[in-house]
Amino acid sequence: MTLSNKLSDPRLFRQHAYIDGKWTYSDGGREEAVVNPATGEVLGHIPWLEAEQVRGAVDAAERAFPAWRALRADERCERLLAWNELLQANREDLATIMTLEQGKPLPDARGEVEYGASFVRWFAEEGKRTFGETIPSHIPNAALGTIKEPVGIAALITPWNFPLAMITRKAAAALAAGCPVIVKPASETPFSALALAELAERAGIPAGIFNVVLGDAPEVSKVLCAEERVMALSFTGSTRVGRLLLEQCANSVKRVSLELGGNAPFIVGPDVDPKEAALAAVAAKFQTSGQDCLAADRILVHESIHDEFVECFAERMAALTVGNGMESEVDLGPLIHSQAVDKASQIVDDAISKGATLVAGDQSQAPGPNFFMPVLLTGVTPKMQVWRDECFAPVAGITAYSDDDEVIEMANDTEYGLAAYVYTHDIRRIWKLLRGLEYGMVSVNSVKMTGPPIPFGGVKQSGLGREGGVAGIEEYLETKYYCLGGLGSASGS
Ligand SMILES: NC(=O)c1ccc[n+]([C@@H]2O[C@H](COP(=O)([O-])OP(=O)(O)OC[C@H]3O[C@@H](n4cnc5c(N)ncnc54)[C@H](O)[C@@H]3O)[C@@H](O)[C@H]2O)c1
Ligand SMILES: N[C@@H](CC=O)C(=O)O
Repeated sequence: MTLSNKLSDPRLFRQHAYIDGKWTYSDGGREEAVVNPATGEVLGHIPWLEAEQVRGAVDAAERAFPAWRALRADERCERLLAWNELLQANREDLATIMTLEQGKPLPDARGEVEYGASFVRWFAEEGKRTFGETIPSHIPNAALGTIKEPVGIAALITPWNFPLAMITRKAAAALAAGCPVIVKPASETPFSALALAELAERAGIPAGIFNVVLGDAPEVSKVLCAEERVMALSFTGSTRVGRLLLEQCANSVKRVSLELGGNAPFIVGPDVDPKEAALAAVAAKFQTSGQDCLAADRILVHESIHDEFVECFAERMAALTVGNGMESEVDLGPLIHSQAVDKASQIVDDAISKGATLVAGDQSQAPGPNFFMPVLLTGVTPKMQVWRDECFAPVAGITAYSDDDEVIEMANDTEYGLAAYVYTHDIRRIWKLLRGLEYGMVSVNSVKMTGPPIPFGGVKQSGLGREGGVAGIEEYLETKYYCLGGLGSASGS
């Protein structure tokens, strides 16, 4: 059974790039297979575009830009709201595509479709609030102020772990601001991006405004980064690739936004119920099989409740079901590919060789080659890879600590600074940790922290800029200052 047969609307399954409102094949005839990570089945093929075709997407965006920016904000809002409605109406098909190409359980995929649509709704409205300022004049007979204008063509490069929401969080902000976009999705998960393009077209987003290019990632990114007509680059992915792209954008001096890796500490204070905190930590660690930038990578537990916490964590972890995300009752799908499985094994071996204790995690139970059974390690120390690297696998590492100053130092002992979790009810401890943690986002007594109204983003090597919230649209706006001189007494004050 092919992917399109599993959809109510088979036209949502596209195997071409989308440029200037046209479904486009590779001029060079190159193509790549896209594989279901749970089964190894080939789901379809995508074209590997030539550099000239990627430049063609820039040409199309350049042509379409003047008419799109000239629309009133409320007119762009209408198109975005129509896109949102189509995302919601096609939720089941979009979730099916996502589970098949990414592997996450179907209920999680449905949740991501809703999460992705929520950014479209949010930015549809935010586009109407891109206010400039009136500046009290220091120049005689003049009126001063600012106007917000779209920055121009934006290139959006996105990862495979959230194949839909990482696109809409960027694209909706850019489109609302009046910018055309060129999306380069991860090659592992292109079909969600192409379904988004199909629905954008149906929503009345004009040709050339929403483009999807596909191909060899370094080749395509080089073209987009070097292009002087591309004014902004927004990237979500690993810190390693983020650094490369930042360098590549230097020559054309682009606006660069980077949403990079995380290595979140999950801090458990001495005053909380260990069972409650353990349930929260399991939820924060294992979403998307641990392949989440917000995954609780280093679980730091006060020594007074450490043993009880470990016992509750292990019990909850044992109840997780690993399997094909299309099957019901599955909590953890596969990892994205076999290299991810190899890396997870290596991280576990490294920890054990350096003195960690393997409490649970028997890989002989894995239901297929890309699956990795959840692992619990205790006695994790900063020497270990599981502490230093962004793990991106269902491997939980627990470390005991003795006081607040020590745990702040431990939590900050990483190059990353995306998100941190704190579990405690002591208000003085909450404030101390909130201020002491070098992270862009700190969530206290809640696993859920994201959503459209919040400024999502990290400090240190977790990124530059913010997505979502009031700040998200600013990444796609320029501030134009004006001085209207010679106004005489009409200038006012
Ligand atoms: N901060 C956030 O909001 C956030 C959200 C989701 C994922 N992430 C991060 O994304 C990473 C996982 O995603 P991934 O494995 O797809 O990341 P990745 O960096 O390997 O790939 C991201 C994108 O860059 C492209 N790419 C890969 N190599 C490239 C190269 N040499 N030159 C140019 N482009 C290249 C990929 O095709 C993909 O489109 C993790 O580090 C995770 O933390 C961060
Ligand atoms: N869970 C994150 C994506 C990170 O991988 C989000 O909510 O944006």
